[in-house]
Amino acid sequence: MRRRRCCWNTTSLAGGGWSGARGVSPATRPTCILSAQCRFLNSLGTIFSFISKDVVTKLQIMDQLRSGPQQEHYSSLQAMVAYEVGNQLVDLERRSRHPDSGCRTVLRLHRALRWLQLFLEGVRTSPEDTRTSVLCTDSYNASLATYHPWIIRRAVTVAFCALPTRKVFLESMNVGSSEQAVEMLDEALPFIERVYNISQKLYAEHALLDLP
Ligand SMILES: CCCCCCCC/C=C\CCCCCCCC(=O)N[C@@H](COP(=O)(O)O)[C@H](O)/C=C/CCCCCCCCCCCCC
Repeated sequence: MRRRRCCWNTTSLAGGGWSGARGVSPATRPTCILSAQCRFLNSLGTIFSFISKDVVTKLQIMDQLRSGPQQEHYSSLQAMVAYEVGNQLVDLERRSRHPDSGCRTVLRLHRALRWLQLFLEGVRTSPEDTRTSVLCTDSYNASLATYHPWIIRRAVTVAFCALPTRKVFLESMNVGSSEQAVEMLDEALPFIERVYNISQKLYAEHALLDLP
């Protein structure tokens, strides 16, 4: 059976690094993990391009930190948190002096990862005729929605109605049939969960889960 490995290589992220995509320079690895999702989002229309632009902007912030003069402090999440917190480089109460700190930027992506985990788990376990708009709305309400203002919640909830069927969505993952895509999700979801749990614990230990 043809089986392509999941491109969301989160294994070494879970181990404390950023990503383990072999043969890819460290500065571009985060972009590599998400480029497939961004392509997919762009193909869905304007609102989804807006979402993918937000992800790309955040990845660019991280790329710049990881290739800038302080790059040695951005080799892992743990190093980044220690460096930014230890040097008061994180805005704790309101976004002012450090609007693009690594900690707040990763926190936004971390919350999005929770959405992704819930959504893909829904896709993996739901019957064939389930509407992805329902899965997407449920996973969004249980994760990211808490942090978004009313206007964004409203706009994205309407946009979810345009999502393709579960079968089309699974096939667009480009790993073969929808059954093969479900198998790939079986394999990938534990890694996503592991990455999420490690970041969650780290951020909780440093009281960073509510960064403005
Ligand atoms: C650390 C590991 C990396 C994790 C990567 C997670 C990847 C998830 C991939 C894509 C999903 C969508 C990501 C949405 C990102 C939202 C980040 C965010 O909350 N940004 C808002 C706050 O940013 P700041 O202003 O504080 O800088 C920003 O306001 C964004 C607004 C639009 C967000 C709309 C979210 C909709 C989520 C659901 C996506 C549906 C995609 C459907 C595909 C089937």
